[in-house]
Order: sequence, then structure tokens, then C-alpha cells
Amino acid sequence: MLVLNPVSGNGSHAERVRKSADDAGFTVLETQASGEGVEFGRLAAAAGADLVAAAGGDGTVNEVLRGLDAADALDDVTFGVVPAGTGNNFAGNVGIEGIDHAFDVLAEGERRRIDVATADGERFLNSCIAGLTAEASASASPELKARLGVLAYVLNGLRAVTEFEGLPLAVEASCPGTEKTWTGDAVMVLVGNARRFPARGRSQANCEDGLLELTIVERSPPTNLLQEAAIHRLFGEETEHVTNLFASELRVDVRRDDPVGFSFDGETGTHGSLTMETGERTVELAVGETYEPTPE
Ligand SMILES: Nc1ncnc2c1ncn2[C@@H]1O[C@H](COP(=O)(O)OP(=O)(O)OP(=O)(O)O)[C@@H](O)[C@H]1O
Repeated sequence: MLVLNPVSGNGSHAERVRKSADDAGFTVLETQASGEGVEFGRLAAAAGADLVAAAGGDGTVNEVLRGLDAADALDDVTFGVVPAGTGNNFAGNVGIEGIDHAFDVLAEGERRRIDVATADGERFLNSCIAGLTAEASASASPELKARLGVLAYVLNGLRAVTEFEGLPLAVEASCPGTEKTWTGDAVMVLVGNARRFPARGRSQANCEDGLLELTIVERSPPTNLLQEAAIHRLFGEETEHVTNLFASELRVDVRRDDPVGFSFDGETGTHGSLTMETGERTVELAVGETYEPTPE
């Protein structure tokens, strides 16, 4: 079964995906509204589908995965992704290069068991972010995203960065046998399951190791240099203001009264504190040829 979001990205993929899915023998469930991917994931599992694909962006992939999880079917199905969103970051991280390639991979690509992350009980596959980039992605309108693609996030990021006050946080990252803590004002908190946040190069993380990769970008005075510095860090060299940690369990406490907006695979929610963990090799996924089980 294939769950199709017909309006993700710029919406131009729908006809092509319907046709390829039909040719490949998939039953297609088309979402009519936000959130319906969860229900369709659950339905596909209940119907006994052994291969379930999500066609859309990272948000659609996340919804279908949550539906499979709600049906307690993560052990029983092979999951697949057909990139048809704006960023398609998760699909890229698992070696899926486009719509036609995705159908080849669904038919005969390698299957790997990958980690699934949980944040306060909700599943995510790719990343959880808070701070500047989360605010930027939440405030990028669908129209702007459709017109400019990923550039929309960057433009919004530039606009927001000068006004951003930082997030006062206490972070505890634990792996079996070790625990590290970080406290301070963060510009960004980037947690990757399948995604890594490098200054340059490939963004795939190791998603079979049972670990989350945490990147914290610290807010550094003076404020009037913040814009230049944050952009530099996002897209350029890493500096001493960037902390990288691995964790099998992660707790983020917000040290202010207002909760903070977090984005899970691109879908937002607000939290005053958040506990995250990974389930090692929780779901079988059809991956492309360039997927690296242990990326450098
Ligand atoms: N028929 C529909 N009408 C409106 N929204 C929908 C419909 N079907 C699904 N959605 C919503 O569309 C949203 C965006 O989807 P998705 O994240 O997959 O694409 P994207 O934002 O274009 O890509 P990406 O996250 O990769 O940048 C999801 O929140 C989903 O719930």
C-alpha cells in the first residue's frame, strides 16, 4: 500500500506517483487533509500490507510511520519512501534519489533495519530541531515553500536570526555508562536520527547504532554579530560554540516559563521539557544504493 500526499512539495508529483504506484501494484490511499497519513498508516497495517510506502515529504513519512507504530506494526512491515516533498531530507539520507528511483528501490532495493526515535512518546525518523531553524521552518508559508523550496527556510532564517534571543536550556545526554550535560543559551538544538548536521558534506547519520546525534549551537555575544556568526555556523565552519554529542537518551529542559517550539521531521509542537530516546533497528526500510550503514 502507498500513502500519497498529493499536495506536498509543489503538488506536481501526484499524477506521476499514482501511475507508477498503479503499475507496481500498490493500492494507493490519498490524504485529503493534514494528519490523515497517520490514519492511513494504521489502516495499511490493519489491512495486512507487508510493504507500506509514504509518498510526500518528511512530514508525510513521519505521519505514516506513526500510523504503523499506532497499529503496533513496525515489526511486521517493510517501510518505503517516495520523495515528493519540498526538502525530502530523510529520503536523501537513505539513498532515495527521486520518484522513479524510489519505485525501483521498493521493488528490489536492499532492506535495512533502522532506528526510530521517540520524543515524549511520539515517533520521529529524521530529526528534531528547536531554535532558529525550527522557528524558520514553522514560519515559512506553504506558498513560499512551494515557490522557493528549501530556500524559503534560509530566507526565513535570515529574517529571524537578528531577533532571536536564544533558548535557555539544560541538556542531559546519556549513553550506557556515560552522561554529559550542557547548560546555556542555545541558538539551535539539532537532534538527528537519520540526519546529521554537518557544516558541509553529506548529512546522513548512522541510523543503525541506537544513538541520536546532538548538535547544540550556543548563542554567543555580542548580539550584533549574531546574524553573521549563526549563518557562518549553519553553512560554514564549525566553531567552539558548537557542541556535538551522541546519546541513546536525551533530556532537554527549557529554563524559562514559555515553552519552546520543536519541529519533529518538520512537524511542530511546543514543550517545556522533552525526553528523547532511540529504538535500535526498529523498522525495516527499503534503502537506495548510496545509503551508508556507517557514514564517516
Ligand atoms: N490533502 C491535503 N491537504 C492539505 N495538507 C495535507 C494534505 N495531505 C497531507 N497534508 C499535510 O501536508 C503537510 C506537508 O507535508 P510534507 O512535510 O510531506 O511535505 P513538504 O513540507 O512539502 O516537504 P518536506 O517536509 O520534505 O520539506 C503535512 O503536515 C501533511 O499532514
